[in-house]
Amino acid sequence: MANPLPFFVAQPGINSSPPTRRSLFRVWRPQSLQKLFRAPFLPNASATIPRETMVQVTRAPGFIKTEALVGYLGKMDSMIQQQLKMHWEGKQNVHAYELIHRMTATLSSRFFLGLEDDDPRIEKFAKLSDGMTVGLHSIPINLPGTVFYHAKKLADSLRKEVHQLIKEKKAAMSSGIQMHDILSHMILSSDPSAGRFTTEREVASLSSALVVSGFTTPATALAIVMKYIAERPEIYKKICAEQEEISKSKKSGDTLTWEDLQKMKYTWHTTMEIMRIIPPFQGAFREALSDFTYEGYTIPKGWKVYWTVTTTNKNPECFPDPETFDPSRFESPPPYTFVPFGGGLRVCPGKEYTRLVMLIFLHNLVKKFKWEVLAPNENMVGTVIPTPAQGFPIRLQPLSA
Ligand code: HEM
Repeated sequence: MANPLPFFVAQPGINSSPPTRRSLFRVWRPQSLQKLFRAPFLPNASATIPRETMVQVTRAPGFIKTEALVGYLGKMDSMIQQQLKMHWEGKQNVHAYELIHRMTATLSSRFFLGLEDDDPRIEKFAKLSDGMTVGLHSIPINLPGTVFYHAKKLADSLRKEVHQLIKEKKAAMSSGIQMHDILSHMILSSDPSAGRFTTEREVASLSSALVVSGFTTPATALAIVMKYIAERPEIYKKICAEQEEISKSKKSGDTLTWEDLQKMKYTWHTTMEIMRIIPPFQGAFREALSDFTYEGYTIPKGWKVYWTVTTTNKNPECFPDPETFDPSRFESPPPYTFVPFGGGLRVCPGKEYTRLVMLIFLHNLVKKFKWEVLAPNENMVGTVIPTPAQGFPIRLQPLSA
């Protein structure tokens, strides 16, 4: 028998395997993430809880419905235009990551938490979530001085802040004020499958998860996409052409519609292809449901398996010549071959929201600017969601209207 591995990094294709292989894995959350937020935030799947129930009790995605996104789209477009006006226009050299992050934080705060754009809590949440992200894949040693300890403290502060916000919202709602953000929906919604209401603490934990994921990952993804496009003028031109067609079909002052987004095929395929080659999120954990052997290594039941996005996304059997940029690959990628957002039961619930943010931002950006990357060899730092080490400095070149 081959030596068991204490920690297993999935090889190419592991996520593209047929259901038999997938059924070996029990859905499992990263241990550190779980401890940072403690149960009930995304607890271990338990054999005693039927799957469907578990999905309802523990998952965030169900409530990010397409209707909610369609309803938010126009607002998102205006907010992005406003952000570009306030923080990008009239500037020449900027640290783009900081500006993108400010924008994604503002958008998420409005959509998920119902905060106004100038609410000082947005910056506080952003700082807490950034610090926490660093600890997501750290070794869970809870001693002062460790990355995990620090991240856990930040997670506690974030949850406390969100808890306070929940109390404020509850008070406002009980005095008859209508609220339409995701957090308010969570506060109001019950969990019939569990036969009980979701507790305030559970809502605070889930909302904290949305803050952490919604602020940072789309910002990293957009920075990567902007860099990639800036360095390849032929891609930039094609995106501009597609976006210009959409702009031409609209009256001045009109915001983007759901139909407009469906026309952004080249822009979205390009974005997906860039995320395939340079994924903004590195991977996640699963737990082996039974002993199995892979490539001569035995993975015992109960061990944690870390699957990586890059190895799956660059499997040459699914993506021939995997390092080559080819957005035409995305006419219909087979399931579980393209996994920047994960896959299966725990697929990222923010995927569709992210598509909106990225497309609307790119639409407005290429209408206004060309940009030049000032630090072409800049490193990405961090583990699970890396960020540009120097803040992605660029030179903006405004386009005449
Ligand atoms: C470019 C943007 C994003 C990328 C690349 C990304 C990627 C991922 C990946 C790879 C996973 C793990 C899936 C798995 O375990 O199979 C995940 C989970 C998750 N993401 Fe995202 N994400 C993004 C944006 C967002 C946004 C905007 C939100 C806010 C709603 C979000 C919320 C979550 C949550 C709550 C989970 C845990 C889901 C669960 O375990 O049930 N993500 N994401």
